Amino acid sequence: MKSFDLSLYLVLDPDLCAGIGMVETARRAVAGGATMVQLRDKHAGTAGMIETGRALKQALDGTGARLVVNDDVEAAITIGADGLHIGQEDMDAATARAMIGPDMILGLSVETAALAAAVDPDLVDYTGVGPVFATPTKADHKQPIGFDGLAKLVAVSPVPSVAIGGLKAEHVAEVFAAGASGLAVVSAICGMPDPEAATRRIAAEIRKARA
Ligand SMILES: Cc1ncc(COP(=O)(O)OP(=O)(O)O)c(N)n1
Ligand SMILES: Cc1nc(C(=O)O)sc1CCOP(=O)(O)O
Ligand SMILES: [Mg+2]
Repeated sequence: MKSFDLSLYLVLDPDLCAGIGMVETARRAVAGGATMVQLRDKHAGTAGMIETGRALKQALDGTGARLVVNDDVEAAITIGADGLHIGQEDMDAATARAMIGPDMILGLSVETAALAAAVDPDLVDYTGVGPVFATPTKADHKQPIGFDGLAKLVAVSPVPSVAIGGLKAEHVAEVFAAGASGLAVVSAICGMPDPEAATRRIAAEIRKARA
């Protein structure tokens, strides 16, 4: 049985984390309550992803937080990551699942209700749903869906969903009200002067939303 908690999902960005770096940002975010950490670096190449991924794995070891690798299946397998996240423009879910095996967590981005409804729960463990809002963090993001769109996609997704795109602590209540199992954030943590405190603020809102 796979066990993972989507509630506070940090997606790393090497530029936004440049001050203290991705590994230290992840360490502080997990201390503040992040439950999942995704290594996302669009320019590192597989060797760079493996190097950073190994350091992240060591930093997260024993914390309970799950390490997910974005896009790069070879890096995910080599590192022994807990999961892989792919989008509609990456490899298809069946190919990814065949490569990573049955035990690794597989996340898939969905931007429309049709894509969400088409997810095969035998292959995919969670959906990344968004963007809720436009965000400068992902230049090529799709049309924002807002909280109404989020609720529609979550409702038809056969697996738990994590909301993404422009989300901050003040959006937590609406994310959970829409039925999502959590929120994935980049700049709300990576770009902050104190990533641990920023994560704690989001975690506190999550506790309130769940109460
Ligand atoms: C949790 C989560 N949700 C969505 C995405 C976006 O994935 P994708 O559409 O493949 O875009 P890139 O991140 O690869 O630019 C994600 N990474 N994580
Ligand atoms: C990595 C990513 N994927 C998105 C999607 O819509 O699929 S939006 C996004 C970036 C989210 O960054 P921030 O929290 O700084 O807005
Ligand atoms: Mg991708």
